Amino acid sequence: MSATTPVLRLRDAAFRYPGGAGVSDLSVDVAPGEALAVIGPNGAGKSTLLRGILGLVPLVAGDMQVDGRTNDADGMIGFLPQSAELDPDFPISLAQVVMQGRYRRLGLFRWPGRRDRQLVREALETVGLADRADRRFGELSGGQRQRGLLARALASEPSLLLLDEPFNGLDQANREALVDTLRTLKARGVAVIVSTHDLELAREVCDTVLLVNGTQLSCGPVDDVLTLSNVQECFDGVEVEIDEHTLVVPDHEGH
Ligand SMILES: Nc1ncnc2c1ncn2[C@@H]1O[C@H](COP(=O)(O)OP(=O)(O)OP(=O)(O)O)[C@@H](O)[C@H]1O
Repeated sequence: MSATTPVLRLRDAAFRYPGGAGVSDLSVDVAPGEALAVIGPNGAGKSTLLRGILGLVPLVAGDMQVDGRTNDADGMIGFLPQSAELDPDFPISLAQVVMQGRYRRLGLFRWPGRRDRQLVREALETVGLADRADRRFGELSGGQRQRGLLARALASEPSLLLLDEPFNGLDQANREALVDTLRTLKARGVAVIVSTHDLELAREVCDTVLLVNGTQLSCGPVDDVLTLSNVQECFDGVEVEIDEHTLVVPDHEGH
């Protein structure tokens, strides 16, 4: 991959569920080491976009390339889903959860080796949980479990990391830990796409912003896109406040 090839390129792309719901007119580039915030109201299609990039929702129009390729993206993309999908009572250690991130790299009939264990340790260090590797996953706090799942995504050595509303329900300490981790990953050249309602976060961590509401409304550098009028248009009907340099979308529907 040349230095100028985006990790993700969408051109006039649309992702749709069989029932017809989805998100369309997406034209986006995300370069290595760059972070894109996907912002929009409930039901805008943010999760659909992330699931579409993962190949879980069909691309029904336009083009998508991951690392310059239109297929075989498997293994290059790490995903942090919106809510922890693991049963907290399942008797599995944090290190074992993170090792799951290595399995799709291992292929059939190969057991984890020294390098896999090293990558698991590094991923736990990156998210600040190295001292809890042997703890039962279910005994960790919600924020720590989420960081553990992020470590699992990192252990797969993704070039593109997708995070679906990762800041929901995090306290300040876990929030700061996650911001630090995302900055570290960017510095290592990982491309990051994060769906969020948190405009402050978008300013803190992201280089570019995609505003969506069923269709792409605008996409570009944070300061160009996160203007009061753009955000008001996107959150159509939701009151948006402006507090000095920070735009605030008040809590709405479950967030
Ligand atoms: N599995 C599914 N099958 C069919 N339609 C779906 C499915 N999941 C979501 N949708 C529909 O797709 C549209 C976009 O939903 P999506 O979950 O992508 O929104 P979102 O922006 O992530 O919202 P939120 O902020 O509430 O998480 C909605 O109309 C939703 O009802």
